[in-house]
Amino acid sequence: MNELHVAGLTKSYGAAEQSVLRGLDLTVPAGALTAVLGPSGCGKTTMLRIIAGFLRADAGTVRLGDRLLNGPGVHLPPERRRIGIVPQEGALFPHLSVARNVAFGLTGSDRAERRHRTAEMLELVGLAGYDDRMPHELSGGQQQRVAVARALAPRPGLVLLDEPFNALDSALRAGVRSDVRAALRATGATAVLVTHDQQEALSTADLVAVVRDGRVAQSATPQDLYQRPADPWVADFVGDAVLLPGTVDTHGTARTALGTVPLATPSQALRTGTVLLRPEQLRLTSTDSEGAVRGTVTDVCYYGHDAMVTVTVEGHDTPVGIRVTGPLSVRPGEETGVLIVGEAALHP
Ligand SMILES: Nc1ncnc2c1ncn2[C@@H]1O[C@H](COP(=O)(O)OP(=O)(O)OP(=O)(O)O)[C@@H](O)[C@H]1O
Repeated sequence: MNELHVAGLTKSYGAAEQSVLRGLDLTVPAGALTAVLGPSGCGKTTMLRIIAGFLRADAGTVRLGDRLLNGPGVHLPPERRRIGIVPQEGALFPHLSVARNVAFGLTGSDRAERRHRTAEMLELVGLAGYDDRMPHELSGGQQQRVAVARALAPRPGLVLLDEPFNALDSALRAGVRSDVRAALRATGATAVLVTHDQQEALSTADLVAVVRDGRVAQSATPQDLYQRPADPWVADFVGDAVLLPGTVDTHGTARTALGTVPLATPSQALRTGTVLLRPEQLRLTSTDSEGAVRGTVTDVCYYGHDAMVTVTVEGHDTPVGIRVTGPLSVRPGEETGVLIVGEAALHP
């Protein structure tokens, strides 16, 4: 099995002050799908291109299993890395049929073996029988499935997916995403999915590495990342966050503009800090409910499965978002009570 281990990767384009990667460390366990999530320009594609061998790092190492791909004096060419790549928009060879696209990397195997493997891969991505179609006769989602089949066919040690669902409309995206994940699981491939879409990372990957300014700010399971973000920036980047100044009481609670909240990890060292809550930890209630603070509804965004209600409260400059499921009974301009449910994290 092939664990990917990236250590101390640095890269600048031109002058050193244009440093894009600044000592990036990333470990992807064998057989796991890790999403690399970060804002535009944080260095995700640069990292992917170095792992693939298309670009040289200034320093750092890339290992796949027991093979050193990049290191001091070592730069294995892309074709010798055993890495499959799924680019942003499939990039199928337009003049080759679906079957010939999938079989493209199967050099070294005989004709019968190539046919067998191609059929197996097309079946895996739900395109059995599409062998003779040409790429322009496929939908965007089907083209991406062929690109995944092509990447997996030569049994690569690692699959790199570079924002592969970007060009698909949102209705199609969820289906293609879960089929691609199933195909990766079925082959036991170790995979890296680069994305700037938080929902995509959380819902698709086994692990999510959040990149900020050319370094991994946090790498964790989707649930850990959402519930225990390393700092307020990660919290805000991975989902909606309500960040409030808080003062710690002696009994493991913090006082905020939204009331007093128990701390998940009572703080010994911190007397004040930033209290982190998720919008689903806030409840709208009547203004005279026990423990509730008063606020004014300023906006309501209805999404069908839930709604985001924005409320301003006294003593806090920034309006807070409250996720409401079920019937919605408030309108902008109305007074409401706001109650915190559950525990909060405190950050310096
Ligand atoms: N060939 C290049 N020459 C000079 N600068 C580059 C080059 N490629 C990328 N950059 C710069 O490096 C930074 C990181 O780019 P990169 O494409 O790795 O980011 P990214 O996180 O993948 O962004 P996005 O999500 O927008 O694709 C950007 O500021 C970009 O302008």
